[in-house]
Amino acid sequence: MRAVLVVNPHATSTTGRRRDLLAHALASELRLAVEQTNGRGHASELAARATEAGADLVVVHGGDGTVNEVVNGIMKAGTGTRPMIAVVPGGSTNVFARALGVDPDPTGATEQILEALAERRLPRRISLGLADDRYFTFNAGLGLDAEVVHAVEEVRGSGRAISNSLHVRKTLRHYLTGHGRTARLTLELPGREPIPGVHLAFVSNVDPWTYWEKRAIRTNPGTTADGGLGVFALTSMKVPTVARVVGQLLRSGEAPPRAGALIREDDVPSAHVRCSEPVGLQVDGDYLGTRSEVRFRSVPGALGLFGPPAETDTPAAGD
Ligand SMILES: Nc1ncnc2c1ncn2[C@@H]1O[C@H](COP(=O)(O)OP(=O)(O)OP(=O)(O)O)[C@@H](O)[C@H]1O
Repeated sequence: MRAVLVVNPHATSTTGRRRDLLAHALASELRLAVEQTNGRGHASELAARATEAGADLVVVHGGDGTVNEVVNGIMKAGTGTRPMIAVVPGGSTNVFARALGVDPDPTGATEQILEALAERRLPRRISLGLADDRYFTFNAGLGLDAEVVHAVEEVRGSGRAISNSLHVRKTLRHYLTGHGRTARLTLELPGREPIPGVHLAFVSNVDPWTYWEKRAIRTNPGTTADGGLGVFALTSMKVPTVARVVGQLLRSGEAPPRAGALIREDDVPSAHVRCSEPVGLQVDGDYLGTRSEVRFRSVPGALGLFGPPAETDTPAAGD
């Protein structure tokens, strides 16, 4: 099997030593080429080139941003049969990998790939989300979360470390200063009347939406990587509503969050959001700037994920 290992040396938890160990372990079973990214967008180029050259597998060692770039590179490659992907987590949160049952520990994830090779396991076909022309693996969002992603990216760009508490501070600041308080969105879902007066809209490709440390934050527990998209949108940003929904998300288990101002759908094929004025869009934690409208679509069975057994993607709440 021909494989390319794409490593982001700048992701939060990748190291040269780990890259070498991973490459050594994989090279014993695969015809492996190792590529390091040199900046934003390079992982996409490497993945597109691997696809066009007929690689069977692209192994990503990096965070969610690198996984997203690789997936977009594969999906948008000019020619070639799409290779499978495998992930060895090297980022800070690694939402996609964890949601799909990849071992969060890089050594464990490498073992999963080697086991899958030894067992000649078939890849799991997974759906992807598409936000206009950008594929996403775990979530996209318009409004408050995009503005928080943008603010956190600016901190990271200045060379400072990012943390969960920074995310909380930025979220509170944006909420309290009124960002996201104006209902600028109209949400259109298949078979429903357009819903005006929406403040923020999260669209998920998998469950959970994200993780807080080890805790899964589940906006759409009924959304799976085998099905359509999950939609989670708020028509009120009043303190009691937000406090209630955030409380439910932090306690999240199997029961989906509920509130009068909460629109929640699982397994929808598409969603269309129109904005009365441009609103920030984030895709897999990458801020893409502002948009006046976004069409979201599920792309069923788009890619093969190699490594973890299919049954391991049930996120434990608060484990
Ligand atoms: N050589 C490089 N130098 C600087 N930045 C890079 C390099 N290669 C890739 N990048 C960029 O680094 C960004 C972050 O990478 P990635 O998501 O892999 O790690 P992370 O941010 O630590 O993980 P997470 O997304 O889980 O927090 C990506 O958007 C990517 O474009």
